Amino acid sequence: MGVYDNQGVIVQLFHVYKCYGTYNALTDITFDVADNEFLFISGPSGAGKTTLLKLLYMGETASQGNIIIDGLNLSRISRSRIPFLRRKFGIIFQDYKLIPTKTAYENIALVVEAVGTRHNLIKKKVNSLLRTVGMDEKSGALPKSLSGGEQQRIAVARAIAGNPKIIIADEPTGSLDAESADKIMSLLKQYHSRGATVIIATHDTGQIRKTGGRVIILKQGQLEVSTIIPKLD
Ligand SMILES: Nc1ncnc2c1ncn2[C@@H]1O[C@H](COP(=O)(O)OP(=O)(O)OP(=O)(O)O)[C@@H](O)[C@H]1O
Repeated sequence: MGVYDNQGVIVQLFHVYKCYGTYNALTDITFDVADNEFLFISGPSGAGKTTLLKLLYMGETASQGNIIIDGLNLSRISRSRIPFLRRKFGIIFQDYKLIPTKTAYENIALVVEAVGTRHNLIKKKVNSLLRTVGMDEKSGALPKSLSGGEQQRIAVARAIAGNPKIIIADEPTGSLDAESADKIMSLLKQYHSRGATVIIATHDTGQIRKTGGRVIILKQGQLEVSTIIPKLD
């Protein structure tokens, strides 16, 4: 089954390559992510950030190399264990990906139900998530009647609804104004302070500086730099 124990490390990549046909989207990527780290992945458009995130939750599979997530080696994982792997992740996208025909409440409830919450506790849990992201007054709204920042707050609530160990966010603030972006970052930091690992792909160097922490910079599919950015005072 390929279960590894490497204390304090939740994500490991060893010499990972990803090719789309003959195009090398990622070349020889090796790095670890510590349990409870707050990590940024940055780099120019086309550098491979989204591809890298997708490899972690098996949205794509690596062409070569090994990826170990919380002890599971993805190159040896059986199909039946993929849902188990995916439950470790909460995923947030730039374009929210809410179900358009379902209300804010229902979008979150779907995940709360899917993780096996007892029927009589579902409403309480969804309402608590709505309060956490400051959206309790809009619980009955459909996504199209919410602003981008509000939709993203629902997407954050949905991502954390299953208490995942790892949050992956792909340009979560890319289409938001500065105030909404700050709210989303503060929700991610709040969830991080509860013990989760947070991995964010972003171009937004302003947000990286405000938060500080480790940044991995990709360039043309290669890991150019892994560096610590001090938090702006
Ligand atoms: N499914 C695919 N098939 C073929 N090529 C792909 C596919 N997905 C991504 N690519 C290519 O791989 C490269 C990396 O794409 P990726 O989306 O990972 O970059 P990115 O750093 O996230 O870019 P952006 O910041 O613009 O979102 C790009 O050249 C892209 O065109």
